[in-house]
Formats: sequence, structure tokens, C-alpha cells
Amino acid sequence: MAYSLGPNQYGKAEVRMVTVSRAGSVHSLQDLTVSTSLRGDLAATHLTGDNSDVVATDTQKNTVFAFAKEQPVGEIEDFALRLGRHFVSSFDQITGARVLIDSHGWDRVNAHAFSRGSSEIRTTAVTVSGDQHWVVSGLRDLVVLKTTGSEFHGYPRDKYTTLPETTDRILATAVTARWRYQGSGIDWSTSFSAIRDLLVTTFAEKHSLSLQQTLYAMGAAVMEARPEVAEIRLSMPNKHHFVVDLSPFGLENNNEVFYAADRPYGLIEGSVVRDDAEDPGLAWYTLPEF
Ligand SMILES: O=c1[nH]c(=O)c2[nH]c(=O)[nH]c2[nH]1
Repeated sequence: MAYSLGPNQYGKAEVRMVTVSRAGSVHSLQDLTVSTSLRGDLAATHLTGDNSDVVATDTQKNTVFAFAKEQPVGEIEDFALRLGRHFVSSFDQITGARVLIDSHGWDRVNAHAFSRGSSEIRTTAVTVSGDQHWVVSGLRDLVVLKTTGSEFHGYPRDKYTTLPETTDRILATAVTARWRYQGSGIDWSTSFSAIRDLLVTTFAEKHSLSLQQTLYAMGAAVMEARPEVAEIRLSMPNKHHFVVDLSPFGLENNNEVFYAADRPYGLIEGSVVRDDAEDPGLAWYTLPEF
């Protein structure tokens, strides 16, 4: 039998780290989940168990905590870049690093107290390869709903089709968005806020004939307004709200009472790509080549 070691990577997944900035009397908080993943010449440990090239995942975890102390974490993109560059520049055998960070939101109650915000998460995935890097930032679980301004009709009907056509329905989704940055000198925080705002506003204002149309409009709005974005990918479950048949009870239901189904759900996914985007030469939106 002929076979050999294929692509591989290893690291510490989901380091849960909370940092408190105590400068001044008003504290600030960052609540992060950090995953590191390294690639390089790691054949020896796989083939013979020789670990002389293995930067232990425990060391990777410790590096995350130590870096957070040595310098303020700052924007998650900058923190991920610092970590990725450190691993690639410190160890000859490590040629690539990927650092994923989820930032969990807390709302301020007072100077020292916080309440957990919504389930929405800000994300980044930074890949460092040699002296190049790619930053893919985004968000997960941005839940939005509109009570009108959404239609769905004109689809083919076959003997399995039962869905009634509608010119007025609830449209709801939980947006996962990932956008790849290009260029340099990006203000990560300003860019994130602007893109989030464009996504929400476009969802709300674009009259929808399908969730697919809404998805494209949301991506296109980002392309129009944010030149620092080369490409955006959106994954949007259609959180169905079905009008309940109240006729057995002699009641009319004028789009007022809905059954909010949690599954199955339609899953609408797509991307909007700038024609002249720089090509990162690497699949950036999922973990690499597996
Ligand atoms: O916006 C929609 N797109 C679909 O593809 C679809 N399919 C479906 O059953 N309902 C919907 N809604």
C-alpha cells in the first residue's frame, strides 16, 4: 500500500480568555475565545513520534495569555496578527499559523459591572504564511427579523409543492458573515461597525422577493461602501414563521399569529466578490484544505 502524510495542522482550540483593563476607575472587559493552529514541517512527530519540532499546544495556549499581559489586546485582528507572526517568526519549522478569535459581547452596567449582551459574536480569522497575511473578519448570530416587506412567489410547482405563495411574510435570519480584507492601514473597529450597520440596514430596507435577493443586496451594500473588503460570504438560515391556521376555531388570521419553526430551516448561502480583488491564493473561509 502506498500512502503518505497529507496536509496537517495542530494547535490549541478555544482558549477562553477574559481580560480586564484597570487603567482608570472605569474598567473595560474583553471576553475572547482564541484558537491557534500551526503548520509546517511536522512529519517527524507523525511518522516517528519525534517531537523536537512540536511547539506544544500548551505552549501555544500560554503564549495567548502572556501576550495579553505584555501588551493590551486591542482589536482582535491586531492580537491575532501578533500571535500568528510570533509563531511563524520564532520557529523555523513553523511556516504558517492561523489564529481564530471570537469576541463575546458584554454590555456595561456601571464602572465595574457588565451584563452579557446578545448571542452575537464578532469574529476574526487571521492566516500568516511566511511574510504574508490574510485577515477575514465577521460576525455570527446577528439575529434580524422584519414583519413585512418580504414576498416569496413565482417558484416552480410540482406534485411535491405545498408551500403557498405569499406577498407578505415575516423574514427572519441569523446572519453569519465573513469578509476578507485587502490593503493596509485598516481601522478594524470602524470597519466592523460600518459593515454590521450596512448588513442590518440593508436587511431592513431592501424589499425582499427572496432571502437570496436580500443576501446579495447585503453583500453588495458592503462592496459599494467599503473598499477595504475584497469579498464577503454570508450564511443565512431562513427562520421560518408559518401563519397558523385558526379557521378550525372560527378565527381569521391576518398575518398576526405565527408558528416559529426552529427546524428544518432553509439555508441560504452566497458571496459577493469584487472583480479586481486581490487573490489570497488560499481557501480562507473554512479551515484549510481538509
Ligand atoms: O426566500 C426564500 N428562498 C427560498 O429558496 C425558499 N424556499 C422556501 O421554501 N421558502 C423560501 N424563501
